[in-house]
Amino acid sequence: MFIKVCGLKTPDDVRVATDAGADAVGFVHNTASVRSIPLEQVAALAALVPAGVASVLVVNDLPVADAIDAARASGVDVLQLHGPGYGREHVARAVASGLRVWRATSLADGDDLRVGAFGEEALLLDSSVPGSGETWDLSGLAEPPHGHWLLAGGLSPVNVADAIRAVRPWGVDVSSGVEVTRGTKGHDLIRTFVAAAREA
Ligand SMILES: O=C(O)c1ccccc1N[C@@H]1O[C@H](COP(=O)(O)O)[C@@H](O)[C@H]1O
Repeated sequence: MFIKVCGLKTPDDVRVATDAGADAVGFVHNTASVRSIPLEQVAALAALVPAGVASVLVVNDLPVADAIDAARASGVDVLQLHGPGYGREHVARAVASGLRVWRATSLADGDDLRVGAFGEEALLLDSSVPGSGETWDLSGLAEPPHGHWLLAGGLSPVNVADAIRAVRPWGVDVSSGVEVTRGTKGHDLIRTFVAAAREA
């Protein structure tokens, strides 16, 4: 199981998540989110990520040219694109720039759920309000995608194992569910989440 912990803001967050065994860590930039951090901070944190763990820049409807520039400038491994503003041509443009790109969508968006449909490396299936901690009805997923897709949306140490068993994703992604207060990661929660996802 591939595990991503998102919305990290401090060097300790990065150390705890990677020591716990996360396969990817995410940094939110240029959104209204409480987790949004400046690009310089993303770059400093991305530099702390050990080899073998993917650093991911998460943006929400930032113009795609700016998103590409931000990913390059911060030195992350992956660009994660959220928001209805990113259609096929935007994703394709980011991919053509040479970046590794993950496309985020939700069932409510009615998008193509085939991994790689727009050229992306992985698909992230989230609730309709990213970063909200809201769960969504997994039974609405008539046929889970195939290949590299991550389940997100309201996952937590308590529900992640059941969610994995329900739809058998390639990976899981968490943010709100490992926070002690909104926007502040709980380090024991991160450890517990990673262990629960690994064991599922
Ligand atoms: O975390 C945010 O604040 C955020 C803001 C804008 C776009 C995406 C965001 N986070 C992504 O949301 C999902 C799941 O979050 P949660 O666990 O439900 O809080 C995850 O993919 C984050 O990468």
